[in-house]
Amino acid sequence: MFEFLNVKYKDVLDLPTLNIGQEKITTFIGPSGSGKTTILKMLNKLISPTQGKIIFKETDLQQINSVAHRRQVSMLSQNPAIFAGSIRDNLNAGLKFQERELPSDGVLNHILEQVKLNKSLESAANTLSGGEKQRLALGRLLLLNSEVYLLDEPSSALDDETEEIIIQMLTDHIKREKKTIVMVTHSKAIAQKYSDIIIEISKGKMLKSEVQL
Ligand SMILES: Nc1ncnc2c1ncn2[C@@H]1O[C@H](COP(=O)(O)OP(=O)(O)OP(=O)(O)O)[C@@H](O)[C@H]1O
Repeated sequence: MFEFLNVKYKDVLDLPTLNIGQEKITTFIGPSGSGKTTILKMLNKLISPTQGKIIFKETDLQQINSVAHRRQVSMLSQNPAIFAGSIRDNLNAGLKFQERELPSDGVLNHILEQVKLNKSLESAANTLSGGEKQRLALGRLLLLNSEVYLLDEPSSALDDETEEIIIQMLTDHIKREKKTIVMVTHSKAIAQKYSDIIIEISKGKMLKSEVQL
């Protein structure tokens, strides 16, 4: 789905070849500062390679309009923005931005259940805990129903039990809906349990790529 051709980003990344498969869960692991987030940002067209190119479904990403691209490929950053206002406002924010129809409360409540957020749609979002905010942001992402989800440490603010539940829910959803996930995690256990492919990055280079059976 994504193909890297001699990609460099400043002196941060140097990836001669890298392929990310459609309908797969691809996970990047590696030490802090190794370039994992930079890869996700390139996939989301927030930044572009300083050398080489990235092909997305047979088209050079440079030729694709950024806004159109982000309708197909959405990203959950490490510290997602939660806006002042209600949980409903926050869930709808991404759809509003994309000028799409807003879902019914039934749909919104179903999403809250999926991300295990037991709150009313009217509750103020800024009083949520860090982990709750992360789950709210995940709900907002799922509502976008895009083809590819880029997840930067999606469970970093969650306790182990919630982490497991959320990742399980996400991976089930992705398999059922035939989506693609590209994820960054510090947890080798999570990577091994849920990924189809694990790519190890060190100092901006690919150390190894392992297919999980
Ligand atoms: N725009 C930029 N220009 C120059 N250097 C950058 C830029 N963005 C990031 N870097 C540097 O690139 C390196 C990789 O950053 P990146 O955020 O991709 O790491 P990471 O592997 O995601 O780390 P962590 O696990 O800590 O989130 C860091 O040393 C960072 O300071």
